[in-house]
Amino acid sequence: MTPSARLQAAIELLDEIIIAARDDGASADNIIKQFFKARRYAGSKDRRAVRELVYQAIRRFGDRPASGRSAMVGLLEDQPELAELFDGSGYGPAKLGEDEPMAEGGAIPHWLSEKFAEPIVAEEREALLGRAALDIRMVPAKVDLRTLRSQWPDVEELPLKNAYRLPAGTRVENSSLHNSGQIEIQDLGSQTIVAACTGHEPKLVLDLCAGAGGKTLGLASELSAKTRIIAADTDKRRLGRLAPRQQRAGIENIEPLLLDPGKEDEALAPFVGRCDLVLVDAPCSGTGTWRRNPELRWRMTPDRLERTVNLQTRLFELGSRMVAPGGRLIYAVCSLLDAEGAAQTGSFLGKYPDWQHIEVDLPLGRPYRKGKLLSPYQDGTDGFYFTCLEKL
Ligand SMILES: C[S@@+](CC[C@H](N)C(=O)[O-])C[C@H]1O[C@@H](n2cnc3c(N)ncnc32)[C@H](O)[C@@H]1O
Repeated sequence: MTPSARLQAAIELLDEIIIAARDDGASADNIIKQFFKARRYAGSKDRRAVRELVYQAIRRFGDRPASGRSAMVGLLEDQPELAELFDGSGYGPAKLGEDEPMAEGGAIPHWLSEKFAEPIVAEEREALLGRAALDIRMVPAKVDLRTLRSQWPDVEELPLKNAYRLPAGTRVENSSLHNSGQIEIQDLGSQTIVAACTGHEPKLVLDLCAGAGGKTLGLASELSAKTRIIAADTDKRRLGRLAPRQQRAGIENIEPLLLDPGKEDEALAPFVGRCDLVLVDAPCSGTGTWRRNPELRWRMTPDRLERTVNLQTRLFELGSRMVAPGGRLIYAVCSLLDAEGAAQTGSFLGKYPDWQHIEVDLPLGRPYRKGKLLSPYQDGTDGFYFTCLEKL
């Protein structure tokens, strides 16, 4: 492909990605995959170059651009050399006109900029779109640091027990250590949330939004093998991915529980008031994961955010009903928006005086309004808000 044809391909892809983001359709990665499946003539260098252009545009603009072409025209401000590729050649984009519509604005969606937690100031926001690290969790019962080092000499120790960082691009997923459950890929932030759950010795644990079990597995490897851990979620496909991971890790004390959305109470009835620990790792806007999913900025709208916040409030309360007196509730979101984090805790504690906030002692995170914040800038993690509450 010529450089102009690559640019045109990026424009067409962005058009599709913009529509999918608006309509809650396929992810950018999937759209790119499908696009090249149908264009076998594109070589690996073409694919890399087109993908790079697409992601430069996605990272550059926080607000969803009107079209792929306007996104690329907007990119000219940072990369004026791209202008000559608008050459009107056979496979290239049409020549630039006088008043070309052009995507504008910064990397943070304008409607979200007032909604961040107070400490998330300018440099913090910039770091939200930096490059994410590759973190792993070591399973100490199965492997030690010496073995990790023999496989990856550059492995870096992180300030949390069993957490390590590998150079970006390290092939972890197909490694024998990964395949045999000796390590799991998990962001340091997620590992910190798990650490926040392990201060006492619970006998019955409910992970209410377990997904594919990233944090559930972390909990199981930290807690006694006698702890009964219920991994609940409404998403059958995600929850289904837990079993093979659990098997690989040789963990037997996790029980999956599929919930019916809106009727979660039914399946959870046996656990009301009985759990020593409930983790509510709630669905959220994902503002803390923009480093990995910058396209989430094009998907979130005020309406969608409001629906998400309402669901979080409901899950916070649902989770709390499962906790036994003296038990703990950890509420977490991978978001740095107040409405999803501190404000949820504030209104919960305002409504339920039989709960109190507990400070957890952790090597990462800064205290923030009855909870803690983790951020890419300060902690080198994905962005999270979490809180630990105790039922009196
Ligand atoms: C942030 S993700 C959880 C990630 C997971 N804990 C991990 O560590 O990999 C939020 C999860 O909440 C689930 N969820 C959404 N609505 C739910 C509901 N009503 N009840 C329980 N889980 C729900 C989603 O399916 C999703 O898996």
